[in-house]
Amino acid sequence: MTRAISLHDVSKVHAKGVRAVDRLSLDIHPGEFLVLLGPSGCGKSTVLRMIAGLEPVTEGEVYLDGTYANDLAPSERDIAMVFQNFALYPNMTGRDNIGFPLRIETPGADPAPRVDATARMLGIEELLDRYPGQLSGGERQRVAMGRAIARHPSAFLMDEPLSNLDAKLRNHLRAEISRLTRELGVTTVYVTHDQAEAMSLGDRVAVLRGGILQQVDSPRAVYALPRNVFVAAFIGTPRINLLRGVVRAPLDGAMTVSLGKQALRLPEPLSPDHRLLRVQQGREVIVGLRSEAIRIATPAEARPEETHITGLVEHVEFQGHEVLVHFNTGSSPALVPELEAPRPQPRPHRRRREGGVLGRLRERAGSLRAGPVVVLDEPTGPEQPPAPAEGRAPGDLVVRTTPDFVLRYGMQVPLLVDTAHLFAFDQQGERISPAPARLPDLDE
Ligand SMILES: Nc1ncnc2c1ncn2[C@@H]1O[C@H](COP(=O)(O)OP(=O)(O)OP(=O)(O)O)[C@@H](O)[C@H]1O
Repeated sequence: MTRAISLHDVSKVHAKGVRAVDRLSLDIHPGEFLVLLGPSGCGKSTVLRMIAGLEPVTEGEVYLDGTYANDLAPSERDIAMVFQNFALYPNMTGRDNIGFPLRIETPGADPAPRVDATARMLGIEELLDRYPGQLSGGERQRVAMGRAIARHPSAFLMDEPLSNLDAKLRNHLRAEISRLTRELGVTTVYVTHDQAEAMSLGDRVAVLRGGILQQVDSPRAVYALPRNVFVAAFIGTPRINLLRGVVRAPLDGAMTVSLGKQALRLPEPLSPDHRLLRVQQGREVIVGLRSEAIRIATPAEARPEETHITGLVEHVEFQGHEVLVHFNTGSSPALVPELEAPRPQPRPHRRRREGGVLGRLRERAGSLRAGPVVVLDEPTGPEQPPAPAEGRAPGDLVVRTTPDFVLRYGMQVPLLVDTAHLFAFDQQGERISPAPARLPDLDE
């Protein structure tokens, strides 16, 4: 029996008022593989531990198959947990580690048949008589998985089970976990900070930031329609390009999004999504462009939905099958505070308290755990050319291309931007365009 797990407005407040999880509501369907994704400290493990009953819920309710479960002991929940550090008993063989919970659950029953069946399923028969100290990391995690599976629980909770393994093994075990959980059809909640892992495993991905659920959706939807700039920036490699723009919508001319020294001209007739931007006339927005929305080509090669800009090559990352080119287009990047590398010290002339809305937003960004997704960096006027921050990639626009382009530092290159794949977010970081569901045609 696999189970439904529901969280209703669940919060966890630790001693000294640390709010690790804030009013989280989530319905996990029976048999679903749900991934909790977010940066370190966003409350993922706390959510898992509350579902397992290892951590009391401060506010809100947990339901298992519709039954109120806040007060159930972990052993009454019929849920198995797999931890990052494997948590095997060092003085027990693989066989005993897998069989131990079975002995506890059903004293007197012989666990051997279930242990053997599980070992066959995982292909770990030859590991059963070894102690954890005699196993590699990947083998230990397989035994730990075996221990969870052998119990035939109604749900699995996995807390970064692959993060202690090297990349190759991680990929291998990821596929194995996916196969096993699908075969068993058991509800699984899987915690990770690795977006690639989340995207490849999850039926749905729940993105957390500062204890607050940002979005829960299929991997395809969180990538294609991120609710806000945080989700857009957290999902996808290379990171989405986020640039500060200003919408210009003159009554008698083409609508553009000004990006500092250049502008993106929105093709006419305007698409329904671009029409939504008209009301932002004169306002600052955050433009999101994934690297695949930009290509190196001349204006003459532009398709109807493409618009032309140029970029100065600042850095070329050769990756074998592809090349990531970092361009300087003279625009200012917008920042997602939690996702940036450490920032450089402010330059002396910026030390004074920053005034205005921008300054206040930035200050709040530094102190807020989960307010609006504040993304604005200081404006960089012509007298302040954008300087790459320490730890951040140079340039303001990363474009993915094939290795056959030979590009060198300092080259000025024509770029075509696919405006059909342009995201726009408001100053709080909420997505404005594309609209969540297509709105009625505004001209109709
Ligand atoms: N016992 C505690 N007392 C006070 N604060 C705590 C306690 N346990 C966790 N926290 C805080 O709660 C927040 C969420 O922690 P949690 O371990 O759930 O995050 P996480 O997203 O799983 O992080 P990671 O990926 O680093 O494991 C963090 O800010 C953490 O410091």
